Amino acid sequence: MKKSLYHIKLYIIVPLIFTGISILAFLVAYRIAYEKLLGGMNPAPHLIFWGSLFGAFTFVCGLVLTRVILGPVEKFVVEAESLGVTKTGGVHGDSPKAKDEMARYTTVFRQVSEVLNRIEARKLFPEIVAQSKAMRQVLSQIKRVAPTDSTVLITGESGTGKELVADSIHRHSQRNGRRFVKINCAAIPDTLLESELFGYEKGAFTGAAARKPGKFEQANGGTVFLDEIGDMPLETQAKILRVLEEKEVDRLGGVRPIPVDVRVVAATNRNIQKMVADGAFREDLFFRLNVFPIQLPPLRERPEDIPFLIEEFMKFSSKESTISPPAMHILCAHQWPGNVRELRNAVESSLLFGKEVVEPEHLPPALAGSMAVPTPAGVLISGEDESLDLDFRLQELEKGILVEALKRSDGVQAQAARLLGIKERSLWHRVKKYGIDVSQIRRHTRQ
Ligand SMILES: Nc1ncnc2c1ncn2[C@@H]1O[C@H](COP(=O)(O)OP(=O)(O)OP(=O)(O)O)[C@@H](O)[C@H]1O
Repeated sequence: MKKSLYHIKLYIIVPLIFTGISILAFLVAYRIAYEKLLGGMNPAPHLIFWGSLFGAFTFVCGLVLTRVILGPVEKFVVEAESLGVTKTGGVHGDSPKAKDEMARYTTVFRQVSEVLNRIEARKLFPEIVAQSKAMRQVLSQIKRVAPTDSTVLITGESGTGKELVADSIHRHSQRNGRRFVKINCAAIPDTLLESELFGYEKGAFTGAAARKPGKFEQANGGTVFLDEIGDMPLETQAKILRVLEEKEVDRLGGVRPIPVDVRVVAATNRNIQKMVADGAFREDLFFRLNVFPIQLPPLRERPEDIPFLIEEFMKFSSKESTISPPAMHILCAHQWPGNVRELRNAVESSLLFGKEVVEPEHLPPALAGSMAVPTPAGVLISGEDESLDLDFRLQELEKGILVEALKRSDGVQAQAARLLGIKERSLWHRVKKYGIDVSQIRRHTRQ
């Protein structure tokens, strides 16, 4: 409340001061002109004098006000730049500052809010590595949907983190204190799936020696995570729809429906829209589940997450190990068809084989092919640089990715920016920062 008042004041008070000064100048000028005319004198010299005086006064007022307002802003921007939080090119040299002050402020504010965003995301979601823009968008989707009771449909390739996201939705919801019950629809035979989901009464079928509550009942008050929902048989889909609509389940062999209060989060790595079009998935259930869709990008589309994921997975090791730059380069270059799960396994197995430093030969054989691939990071990370710190390596990696994107787009910056999922201006800043010679890249790619 206090904050919004301050906000209003600043926007009203500054124009009001200038309006007041202008009115004052007008009144004085009118008065002089009137008196001089009555006295038969020429009012022009007086008007010029007072006009100039008030003009100068208004100018000084404007200057003081601008200084008062922009002083702290400038101080903040300079401090942010000197801390290295932002990347505008700094306060010296050929930074874009001299050309475009407002653009510099805008860049700094955007970057600072991005950093704060990352810090907040890390605090809110410590288990999810989300350095890339695409993953940060996923985090804000989780933040938005978690407190509601909406059903969520998470899609994405295998190993992209769908279960992690489902779990996070539950943990950030009001159902947090209750159970998160997971069922993998692909892992259970069709004949058993319904009894697992909805439970059964004693004697419902041969072998049903005692009553058993299903997953929905077990999760009452909490969340049911229907993993691999694309693999669910059509008949079971109809029953899931009924649970969602009626909020009750029918145990196998039961006579009365049992009320349940569950939130459903579903996930699939299949193209569910195509399945709906092919009649392999019920359209009505798809719409009921797809209230809030979350699409997880494959790891190959967010390589900037890779070093951070590696760092995260290395924390689980009991050994104090590091990854050598050439090994890091291979890891960053790999296409990761198995996504984050594959990366996690690769890091874990490399740590088993490597000693203090994980070298390329300690990596799983599946990654060997990546060694021959010219990679963004490979252009710039060489084996001699083993003592370099992570920040430096990450900068090198960023530079490498930029070069690669520019190569793939024949040096056309707009196209490279689109490939990288950043604004053209942002690419321009980075190209400047790293001193990348775009014209040379263009010449090379056209040869
Ligand atoms: N952004 C991430 N940050 C940290 N760990 C992650 C991230 N994404 C995935 N993981 C890890 O990768 C592994 C696979 O994730 P998860 O099981 O959630 O994937 P999935 O998409 O559900 O896979 P599947 O489709 O095969 O069920 C897990 O160990 C998980 O903790």
